[in-house]
Amino acid sequence: MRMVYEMARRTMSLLPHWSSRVSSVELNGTPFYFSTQEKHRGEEVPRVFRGNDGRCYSLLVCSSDTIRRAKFYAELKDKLLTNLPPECHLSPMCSFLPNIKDSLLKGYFLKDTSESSSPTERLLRDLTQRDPVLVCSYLRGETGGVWTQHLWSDGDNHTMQMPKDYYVVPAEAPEHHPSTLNIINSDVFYSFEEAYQVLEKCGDIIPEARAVLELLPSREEARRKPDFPVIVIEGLDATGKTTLTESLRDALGASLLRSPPHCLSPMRARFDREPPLIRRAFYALGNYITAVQIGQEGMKTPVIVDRFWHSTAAYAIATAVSGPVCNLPAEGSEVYCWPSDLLQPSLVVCLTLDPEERRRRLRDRGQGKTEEEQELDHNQLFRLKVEKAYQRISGPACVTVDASPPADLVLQQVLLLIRGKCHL
Ligand SMILES: Nc1ncnc2c1ncn2[C@@H]1O[C@H](COP(=O)(O)OP(=O)(O)O)[C@@H](O)[C@H]1O
Ligand SMILES: Nc1ccn([C@H]2C[C@H](O)[C@@H](COP(=O)(O)OP(=O)(O)O)O2)c(=O)n1
Repeated sequence: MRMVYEMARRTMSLLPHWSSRVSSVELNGTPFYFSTQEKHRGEEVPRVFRGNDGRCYSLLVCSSDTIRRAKFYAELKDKLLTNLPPECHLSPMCSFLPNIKDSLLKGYFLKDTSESSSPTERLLRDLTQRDPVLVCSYLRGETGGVWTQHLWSDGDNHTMQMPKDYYVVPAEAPEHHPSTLNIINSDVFYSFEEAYQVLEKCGDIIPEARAVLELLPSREEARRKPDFPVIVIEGLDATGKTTLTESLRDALGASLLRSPPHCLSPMRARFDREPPLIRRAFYALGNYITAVQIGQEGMKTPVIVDRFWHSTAAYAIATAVSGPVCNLPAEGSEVYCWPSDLLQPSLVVCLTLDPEERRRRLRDRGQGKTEEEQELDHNQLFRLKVEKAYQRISGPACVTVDASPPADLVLQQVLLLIRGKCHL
């Protein structure tokens, strides 16, 4: 009974906006946009539905519980790939209110060309009964090749027409790419409190979350400005951050810190396996712990920091935004703003490196890489998005330094920047 109520509540909360929603299906990396309307005459059907496509379904993950939504979306693909007949083809899909923040629902579009619809429909019906997912099926009308969308109910073995069947019509690409709509407080957190709440809600399902919460400082401590300058070194893996930060420490008699701080190392691998909402909240909170350490060390000496909030925000944004670099939120977007309750460094230097030289250094170093760094290596687009996001972050903007010269020359150049900006 509770489940039926929950389904009804989820569905009803969508209905006022259902007909204003636009869906995007990504086929071979290219999005096709479509919406639905009650009346339709003579309009073309979108290409996604053309030809002998088989039976089509959409699955959208929706729950007001953000942790459940994030966890289930991460599980859904495996669940579908494991249980669907091999003739089923899955494509990433989303539904959104154009240019409206926080309106994105993510899921999959499913084409089934198997002979019998029964196994697939049985699985989808089970999902609607147990999991936070809305299923629609698409049917071709008898005349004119017009497609209708049917929103399923659960439990009654029928496709339910709720509130009516909708016709599928092509839609314009929105001004803001849908993957940018939910970044705030799902991928990037702009206050201690927002990130804290995510980990607090995870305490029951992830024991490591409780361990992180116990290490956290008070809100005020993370903003305290120290007497000495604070210099953050940023850049992709293998651009020379470790080499440079150690040389700067020696040259300036500075303290060297990093984010995430060492005390979070035992929990990091666990959070790297979690969906973005939880993973990014972990890294966000790491910055606040580092900020307190900066506040303490910075009363005695200058402080050099290996990665800080620029890394947290840039990697999160680049992962969240699908497609080409132009899909990133434009320069000046609030997405790039520095959290108001986090200490601002005196200078942020971002090391850049030609991709070929970076690959050479990674090879020479011969170390294992995180999955994300392997992805960076393979995925030029992702690397470009991280670098672009680095440049757009405001608060303390980052000064880009070419890291291809020998290490001692890079050191000299950064020392010049520090002396110019921080009067050391
Ligand atoms: N300026 C440089 N020129 C040539 N090699 C460098 C330079 N800086 C660092 N390296 C080498 O490149 C590799 C990656 O450097 P590292 O400092 O570990 O990068 P990061 O900390 O950014 O991952 C190391 O093997 C290091 O010795
Ligand atoms: N302050 C930080 C530091 C790292 N991160 C995230 C961003 C990426 O997912 C990884 C990159 O860290 P990684 O340990 O691979 O980088 P280095 O080896 O230190 O160059 O960690 C973060 O979100 N916030």
